[in-house]
Order: sequence, then structure tokens, then C-alpha cells
Amino acid sequence: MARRPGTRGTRWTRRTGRTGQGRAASPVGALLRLLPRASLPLTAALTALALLDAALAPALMLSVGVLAGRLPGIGAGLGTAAGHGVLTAFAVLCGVYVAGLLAEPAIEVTAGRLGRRVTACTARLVMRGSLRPAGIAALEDPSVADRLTLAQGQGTGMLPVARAVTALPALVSARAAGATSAVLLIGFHWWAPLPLIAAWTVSGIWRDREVRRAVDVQAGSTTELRRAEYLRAVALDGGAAKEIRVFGLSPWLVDRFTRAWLAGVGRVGGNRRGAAVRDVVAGVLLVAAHAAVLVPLAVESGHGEVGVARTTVYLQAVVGTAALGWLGDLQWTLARASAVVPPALEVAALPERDTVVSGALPAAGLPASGIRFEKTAFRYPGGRRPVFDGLDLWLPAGGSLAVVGANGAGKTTLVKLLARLHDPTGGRVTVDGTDLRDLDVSAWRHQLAVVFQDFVRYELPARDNVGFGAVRAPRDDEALARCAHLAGLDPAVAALAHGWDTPLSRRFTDGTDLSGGQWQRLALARALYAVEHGARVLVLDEPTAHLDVRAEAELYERFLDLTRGLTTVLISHRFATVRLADRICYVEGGRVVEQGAHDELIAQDGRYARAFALQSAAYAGGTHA
Ligand SMILES: Nc1ncnc2c1ncn2[C@@H]1O[C@H](COP(=O)(O)OP(=O)(O)OP(=O)(O)O)[C@@H](O)[C@H]1O
Repeated sequence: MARRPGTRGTRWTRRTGRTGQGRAASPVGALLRLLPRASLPLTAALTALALLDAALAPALMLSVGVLAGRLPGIGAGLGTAAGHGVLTAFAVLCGVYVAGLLAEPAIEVTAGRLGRRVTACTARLVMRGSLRPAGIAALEDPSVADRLTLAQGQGTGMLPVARAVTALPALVSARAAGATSAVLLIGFHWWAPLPLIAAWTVSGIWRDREVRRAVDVQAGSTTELRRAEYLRAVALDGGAAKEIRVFGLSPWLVDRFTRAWLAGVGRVGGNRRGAAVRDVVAGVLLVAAHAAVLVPLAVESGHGEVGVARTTVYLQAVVGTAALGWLGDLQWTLARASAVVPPALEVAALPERDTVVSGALPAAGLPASGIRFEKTAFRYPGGRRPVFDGLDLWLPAGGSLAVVGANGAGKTTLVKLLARLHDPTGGRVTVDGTDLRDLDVSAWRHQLAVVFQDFVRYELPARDNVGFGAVRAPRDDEALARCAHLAGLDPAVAALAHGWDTPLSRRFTDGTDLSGGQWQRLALARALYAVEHGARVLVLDEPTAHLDVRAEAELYERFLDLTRGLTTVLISHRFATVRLADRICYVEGGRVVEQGAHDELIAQDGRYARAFALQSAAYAGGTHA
């Protein structure tokens, strides 16, 4: 089936036809189901208040009618029975009016509080959902990225979900008033409400469909809007501030942002074809329906067949049936603000799509013997070619293995398989003979300490940046100091104005930033902190990329100290670093093509030896390889 352009974001929903909660993805329905989860007492209170408010509208209508009917009796004097009747009707009218005045702020406060709970609940669902999958494949899927964008309310004209909660009681109250008006009209003629109900319903359904379509298109346009949001973030976030200025990217960024944004919102605006025709037809229907009721009412009232009181009530009721039709801003608000709920529920259900499933076996003490990649094959989801195709590799416990190979050979992918961020698509990875998939995934990761090539610079205090190596461990300042020392971070920590509590970002009060090399040492300290708390496998992916020559030399000197007793995987393009490892493997074409100790590989005079010679010659000649 041909797919409309720009509907990529809804592919996931359409494929499953269900939300993550296993129900149809109606935004308002999903919101109604979410309310009690956010707060049961507040939902109950808001429902009660909304129903009370809904009852007040017809009560007001009736009491006005009764008062209008009794008013002529005032001429007989207030002390008479007719006068008492007028006073009673007036008192009831005042009571209803005051109740309405009191209900309004009560609804506002309750809806406001429930709205905040729903906002928090939605945010929690999205955070937990996107963080819970053990693997990262789903998060790299563009359709998931689109759902995440929507779930965060970043689509075109999306409104905060709390606005939907405040719109709901107003909608209930309006609909109830409309229904009561229709019922009251039966008193005039049994058929009187029918033309009005039909006309308002038809026009309401047309407008409602239009809104749903607009919100749908809005969802489908998130790929463009995500690009626009990215460009805006690049311009404003500060991380790219230097390059933007040096390369003169400002006009390009503004232009591309504008184009992507307009392309995204254009889809929404461009979806009103035929709406004008429907508006005209709806207008004609409404005029005809009103005429069908008002003309007989005027005639019968003029002939005295319908009294003043009833005429007053019926006139209000005719006007009141409008609440059965399209409720303008209220419905727009509800549709746009509740649109975040289905994608939020889908993101909440992300773990169901995850292919990385935890086993149950404990991992404490592993590896005692070693880690083995056995005929491992791997292809990224949607990837054209396999990264590995029968890779065999043995990593003895307590030893160090360096992995070398050209850019894109799959070195980092090897680490992802080791950490079970992805699972092999063929073959297996074992530790002490047990398939990694049979181990409890958290327990196995507890055995790992990784410095990723693209390690994260958390804009948080230095203590957290290192402490994240063992986030569940109690605060341990001595361990922090030891790790900082081993990673060569002492001078940087000593220079922090508030020591370990200094935020490592200029965007926070008293915050500071570190140099690239200092950040890399911090990432190393984080991994060492994990080792302090039980990790037995240390993975260093390009650990010296940001270090100066002296720092790199220092790391070489400390390498044995750093890795003592640990099973170490070292990935590096710097052969001076690589040769520190017990064994080296050369990855090419999805397999290990050479492996052995540095001297053995040099003696083999193969790829490793040639690459080593090339880099040595480049350094000797004063250029970097
Ligand atoms: N998330 C991903 N989705 C699809 N393909 C990917 C993904 N990550 C990496 N690849 C591809 O997998 C291959 C191996 O990438 P990997 O990052 O493992 O290489 P590498 O050997 O670490 O490279 P480098 O030396 O440049 O760091 C590359 O062709 C890359 O384009």
C-alpha cells in the first residue's frame, strides 16, 4: 500500500494498530484511561464537580423559565401566594447561580492539580519507557524517534497535556447542557430536538474529523519537525557555538530551520481542502433546522398556545443545543493537548519491542576463564551489510586484548555486543562457556567498566560524573580520590572551586568546564570507580584520543596498574598504546584476520606489521598517521 509522504511517524501505530497498552490509539480515550493512573482521588473529585457543573446549566435554564412564568404574579404583592412564588423562584435562581460561581474555581483548581499530575505521569512513562529497554536498537529506529518527539509534545502546535485536563470538565458540562436542552425541547414537540440534534451532530462530526486529520498529519510531519528542532538546538545549545561562528553557519542554520519547520507545519495547514464546502453545507443545514423549530415556536407563542415561561425555556433550549455541535477552541485544545498521550503510551511499551532479553543466571565473579566470540555475526537493524560475519575471538580472563582495524571495521560494535546493547544476529558470545543471553543482563553489566569512544560529559557535579560508575554504591570519597589519582585527574579536581560538588557546566551557577583531555580522564575515573565496586572487565575505546603526549605517556606507564587483575579490551588506533596489550587482534571484513602478541604480529609481517610500520614512519617523519 502506498504511504502518504510525511507519515513515517505513525508507521509504528498503524502497523500494530494498537498503543503500547494494547488499546486503540484514541487520544481522548487514552487520556481518560490515564487520569486515574495519575491520581484516583483527583479524578473522582473532578468527575463529581464536572457532573455537578453539568447539572447546573439546565437548572439555571429551568429556574429562569419558572421565574419568567411567575413574574406577572408580583403585581398581586409580595405578601401573596403568587408573590411568594416569585420570591421562591428568584431564590432558587440565585442559589443555582451561586453554585455555578463556586463550582467554577473548584473545577479550575482540581483540574489544574490533576493536569500537573498527568503531566508528571506522562513524562514518567516516557522516561521509563525509553530507558527500560536493555538494548539500544529500538532507540535507533527513526519511527521510535518520531514517537518520542511527539510524546514530549514537540509536534506542530502541540499543547501541554495539562490543557486537555482543564478542557475536559468544560466539555462535559457543555455536552450535558446541550443534551438537557434537547430533552427540554421534547416538551414543545416530540420531534423538535431532532432536526437540531441532526444538524449539530453532522457539522460537529465534520469538524471533528478535520481536527483528527490535522492532528494525524501533525504526527506524520514530525520527521521534518524533528530536523527543525535539531537545527534549533544546534543553534541555541552552545555546544556548536564555536563551529557556527568559525564556519559562518548562522545563515545556513536559520534558513534550513525555517524550511524544515515550514515543511512540517505546512502539512497541517495544507489539509483543509474541502473544508470550506463542508462549512457551507453545515451552515445551510443549521439554518434549516433552526427554522424548522423556531417558526412553529413563534407561531404557537403568538397564538398564546405556548406561554411566556415555556417560550423562554424553549428559546434557551434551542440556543443550548449548539453545545451538541462543534465546540471550537475547547475541542481543538482537547485534541491537540491529548495527542501526546498515545505516543507516550507507545514509548512506555518500548520494552516489549526490545530484542535484548535478560537471562536469569548470576554473573558475579565472571569471567573466571574468559570471554569468547564464537562464529559471531552481526548486522545493524536496517543495515545493508553485516559488520561481523563469523568472527572468532578469545579473551582470556585477567589478560588484555587490543583490537585494531580500519575505521568502520567494527571495533566499537564489538564492545556493544559485549555489553549486550545489541545481540549477535548469528553465533554467540560466551563468558566462561555461558551464553551472555543466559545471564541477568544488569548483573553482567555490573561486571563491565567501559570508557566509550563517545563518552558522556554529564553537566552535573564532578562527584556524579565519576560516581555514575557505581551509582547504587554508597558515597565513597576515598574511592573517588583513588580513581581520580589513577586517572591522572588530581590537578583538575584540585582546581574545582567546590571540589567534587562543582557542577561541570558553565550553564549552572558556580559551574565550570573541563578541557577535552580532562573530560577523558574523568571518563576513565568513572570506569575505574566501577572497577572499585566490583567490575572485572575494563573496556577502553580510544582512551588516549584527547590526551596530550605527556598524558598519553603517563597512561602507558600506568597501564599495568590500571588493568592489573582485570580482563581488558583496548581499542585504539595508536599503536604505541596497542602494543601494551598482552595480545592484539586485527579486525577486517567482519572477522579477525590476525592475532597474537605485538612481537609475533610484527614477525608475521602482515597487516598489523604494515600498519605499525606506516604509523612509526609517519611519527618519525614528523607527521601523524
Ligand atoms: N547504530 C548503527 N546503525 C547502523 N550502522 C552502524 C551503527 N553504528 C555503526 N554502524 C556501522 O557499523 C560499522 C562498524 O562501526 P563501528 O563503530 O563498530 O566501527 P569502528 O571500527 O569502531 O570504527 P572507528 O575506528 O571509526 O571508531 C560501520 O560501517 C558503521 O557505519
